[in-house]
Amino acid sequence: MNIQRLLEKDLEKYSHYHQYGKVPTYIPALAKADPTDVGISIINTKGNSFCIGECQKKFSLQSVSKPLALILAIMDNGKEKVFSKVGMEPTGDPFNSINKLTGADKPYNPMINAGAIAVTSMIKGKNSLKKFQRIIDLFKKLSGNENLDINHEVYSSEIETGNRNRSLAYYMKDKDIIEGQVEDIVKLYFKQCSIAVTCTDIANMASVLANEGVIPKTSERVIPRNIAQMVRTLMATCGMYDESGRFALTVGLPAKSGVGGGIMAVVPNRFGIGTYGPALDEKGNSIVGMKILEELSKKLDLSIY
Ligand SMILES: NC(=O)CC[C@H](N)C(=O)O
Repeated sequence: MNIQRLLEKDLEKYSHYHQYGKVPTYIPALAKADPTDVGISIINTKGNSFCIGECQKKFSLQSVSKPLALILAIMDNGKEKVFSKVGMEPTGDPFNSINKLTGADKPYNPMINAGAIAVTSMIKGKNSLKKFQRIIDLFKKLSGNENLDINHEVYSSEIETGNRNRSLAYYMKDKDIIEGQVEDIVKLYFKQCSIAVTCTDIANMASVLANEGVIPKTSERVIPRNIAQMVRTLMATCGMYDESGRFALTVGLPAKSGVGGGIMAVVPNRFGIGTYGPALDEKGNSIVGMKILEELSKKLDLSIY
């Protein structure tokens, strides 16, 4: 099947789905996004790319950064240490929920906010600046985009309004799940969430996970194979928060969404897919992105199950 033609058709047929969702307002800078924007980008594991719609439009990574930071934390600390501080089970709760955290000895998984903050706290570096440099360097490598940078307006907006995240972090500090200064850790987490990308950047990142940790275009290994597999697995079970089960049934791919409107989806040994559509459903997932992934999965027979 001609992928470019398929993307054109899907864009035409499903971009109006934005009307069933809303741009988020709890991070005020994100409310400025145009809900009608749609972009889709696909990169195959040979490095060929296809894209349609708003492929140049930048948006913040938000939670799409969670599996990427997890890669670095596992490379830095090993999986035993990381999973002694964060679990590997889905919560069935919203991404910023505090409920399950207080009844457990660690956050349920690295794809929800509490777990992601714990993961970010484990990234190595002499100080916060060095840690952030290591994070963005990995993201640049995975995306093949040397120019990635943070969106300062989104970053400031998160600093101003991120009190739920602070409360998750203070609770984890009290329980010795995280070490170091809470404010430094949440700021580092806000920074990684504020990195501006296009759907092509996230398709490139996904293509490395699809290609077992090797960049398709350069054949450079960036992620050990077993870590790529672990991260894909957690994306499949927890990446769409309390919608991961429905997404597994309708799309059947490891994926990670973010409230900036992005979804990064991985088709093992075939494609990396990035979608952009800032109107979100009530779970915080891009409504157009999910619909388009569902259609692509059906037509190209992509489900891993
Ligand atoms: N689901 C998301 O993308 C959430 C990320 C956002 N930075 C937050 O902490 O609330």
